Amino acid sequence: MTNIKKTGRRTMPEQSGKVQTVLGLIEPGQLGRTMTHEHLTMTFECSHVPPAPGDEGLAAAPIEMKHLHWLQQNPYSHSENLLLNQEIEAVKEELLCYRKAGGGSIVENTTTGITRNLPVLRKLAKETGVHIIAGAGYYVDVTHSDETRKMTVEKLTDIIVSEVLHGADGTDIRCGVIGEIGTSWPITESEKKVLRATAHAQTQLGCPVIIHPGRNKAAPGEAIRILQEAGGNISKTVMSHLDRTLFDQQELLEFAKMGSYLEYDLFGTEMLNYPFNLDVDMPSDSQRVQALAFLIREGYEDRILIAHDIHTKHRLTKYGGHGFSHILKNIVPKMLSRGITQNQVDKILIENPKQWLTFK
Ligand SMILES: CCC(=O)NCCS(=O)(=O)O
Repeated sequence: MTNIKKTGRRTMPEQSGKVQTVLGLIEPGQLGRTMTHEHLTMTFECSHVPPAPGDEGLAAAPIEMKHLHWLQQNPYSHSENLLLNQEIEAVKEELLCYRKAGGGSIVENTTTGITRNLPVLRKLAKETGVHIIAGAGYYVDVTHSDETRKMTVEKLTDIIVSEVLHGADGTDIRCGVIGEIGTSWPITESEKKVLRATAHAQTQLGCPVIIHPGRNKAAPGEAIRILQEAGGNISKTVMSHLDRTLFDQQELLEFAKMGSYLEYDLFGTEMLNYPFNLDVDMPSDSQRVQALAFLIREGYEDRILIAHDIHTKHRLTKYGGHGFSHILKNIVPKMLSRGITQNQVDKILIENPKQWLTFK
């Protein structure tokens, strides 16, 4: 049962000062190295991109080594690749490797609309010893049901609060963050309601929030403004996917001044054409590391978070992908070789996630 203490400031949930995993509350110091944006089981059919003319055969073929390069360049055009929920055993093996590589925790960002599966997350946490923090709330508009679209901000707030305090999807498994909350570009009316509900729920709970911005450089700032106007705590909010959204250094610094955490979470993704916005030149991992070094030089080392955002099969090692340990095994040495100190690496992987994930 949820034990709520009243204080002069606000209603304090029992989560206050703790981190909430799918197995219950833990002390923030137990988290260790944390990837703040991953998916362990989900479906991504909502983002299917029709294959280019002539590629229909490849798009329907079983995943094989000889097709891997095509798949890496066209991950959203292969229907089976979008079903990460079929890979529970492979993900379990990956999590065991992640622990061996020094990983402690993973924030699982799957929300309503992309097949969240909390019992599977609980089973994975029990069997691997990795702390898993689940996400409350809703993904982007195209996945909102008619029922969700009709809900008031108050009703949406009640649902999100209940997913954190009591459990989600008819289970007693409680979410430890709100998000990833999905937004498109332009942000739709239904998404604006969910953002306002997110801010109201955060005000009640003092919990961490994480946002998926639309694929436009104005999207992160717009989402933060909506949260701010609804009373959200921006210093406890993460803006995801900056590596495919904000490229100009001055625009990045303007956004950073708004005060959210700045997340580079597509490590391991190297593609020539970003299928959701062909104007975008997707950065390489080396360019991502350069962006981190730039933000550190500009004084933002307390605000940076990183992850891989694995959400398709082809990024698992089972299919020749980089897996959940790529940052720990390959990116950390690269960061160190580019002048980022061990202390700064530890901030990004341990201290910043800890500060963000601890309920106020
Ligand atoms: C559900 C996973 C997700 O939304 N990932 C982000 C993909 S992208 O918008 O950066 O292409």
